[in-house]
Amino acid sequence: MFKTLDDLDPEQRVLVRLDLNSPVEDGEVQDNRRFDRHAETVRELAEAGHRVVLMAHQGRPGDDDFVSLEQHADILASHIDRDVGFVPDTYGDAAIAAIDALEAGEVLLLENTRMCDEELPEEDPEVKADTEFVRTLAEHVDAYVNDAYSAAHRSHASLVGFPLVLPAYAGRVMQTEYEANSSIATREFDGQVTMVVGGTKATDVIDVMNNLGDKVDQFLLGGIAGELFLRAAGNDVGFDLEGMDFFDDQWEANRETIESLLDERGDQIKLAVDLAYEDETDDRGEIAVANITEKDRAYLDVGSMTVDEYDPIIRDSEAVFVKGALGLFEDERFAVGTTGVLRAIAETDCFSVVGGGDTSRAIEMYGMDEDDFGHVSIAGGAYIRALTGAPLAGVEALTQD
Ligand SMILES: Nc1ncnc2c1ncn2[C@@H]1O[C@H](COP(=O)(O)OP(=O)(O)O)[C@@H](O)[C@H]1O
Ligand SMILES: O=C(OP(=O)(O)O)[C@H](O)COP(=O)(O)O
Repeated sequence: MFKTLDDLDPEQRVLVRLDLNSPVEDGEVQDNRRFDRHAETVRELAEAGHRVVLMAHQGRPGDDDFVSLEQHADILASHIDRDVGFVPDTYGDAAIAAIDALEAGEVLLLENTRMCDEELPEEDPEVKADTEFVRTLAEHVDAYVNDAYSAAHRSHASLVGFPLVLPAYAGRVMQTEYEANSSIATREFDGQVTMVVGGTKATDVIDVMNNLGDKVDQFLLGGIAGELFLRAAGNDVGFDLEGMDFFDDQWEANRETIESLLDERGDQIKLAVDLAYEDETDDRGEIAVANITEKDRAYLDVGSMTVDEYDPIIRDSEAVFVKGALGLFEDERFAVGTTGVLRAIAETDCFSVVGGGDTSRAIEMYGMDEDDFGHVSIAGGAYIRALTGAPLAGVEALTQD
């Protein structure tokens, strides 16, 4: 496996890749859990007396959230209780001068890696390692640390190039995320393993079932994906109504796969028995799936009877993994399913991993304590790749000799 900070020689000049990619509202970068998590790695390195050079990206070129990292430096500083210098340059003379001037324990953040032309195109690590960006920075540091698990599915220069030319280590976030998110595939659990799957994308759910079907005892379904499974089981739900494009395209593309999964793994797959909708007075209404006879309404959550069915399954589990929300939890009326399963997990001492950029946000939004969960991932795309057995270029680059 990869080397960690425990293996790092003392007094190094360390180049560290973080993932500080954050929501930006009206030009203001929003503080979020990524800062809090990466602070642990940065603090540990600075306190150990290393010279710490940080790299990260923000947004994609052309998008509104493609902004400088200047604000990120201040937010990170507030999480580590020490200054974080910032230089508006990725690897030019100003960046090199700032790196060379660092004293032991000092922290410097370089400009958004995606402002460097060589960062972005997805290319092989060998190609990335041979860019001017990587070669130049590598000459001015002793070691490379990748802490950006949530960006590790990208084969970008700052993620896959440096491990080929510098001694490379996993930061604390990389280490924790990798271990927890891979555990469903790699660990043996004594008791029942349950996976809560929902969200908007049927292919995520299908890929997870195909990859982990032999490891998971029960899949508890909800969300848009769950409705498509209900449709495959012969119910009048999971259809696009006027102005919607959630369902029909996904249905065309995945119908056969969903039907055969229900055939082959029906015993493992639990579907909602009731669903929630917005009634005439804008309140939450619920209806049993068996009583739905018309395709006339949008369903925005699983119902309370479904939560009552899922709850004891979770409480009887040795390990529970969550991918995707069971409803439109951002609207409090339709958070019953998602918060119901999360509360059941929090109240038991099972091993648990909650992931998916959106789903894990529900924990904070509804005042639950992250410490009641085994691991709450800060990754979206990388988490689903871990669950579906897809490689992570950044992890592979870190693990090669
Ligand atoms: N029935 C539903 N109708 C509309 N949106 C839903 C429904 N169920 C779940 N969602 C939405 O799915 C989103 C999460 O989907 P997804 O991106 O697949 O998961 P994640 O972000 O957790 O990886 C949530 O923001 C939630 O609002
Ligand atoms: O936020 C990220 O991924 P996520 O949206 O899957 O959580 C990463 O920073 C990767 O960003 P990208 O999808 O622009 O490459």
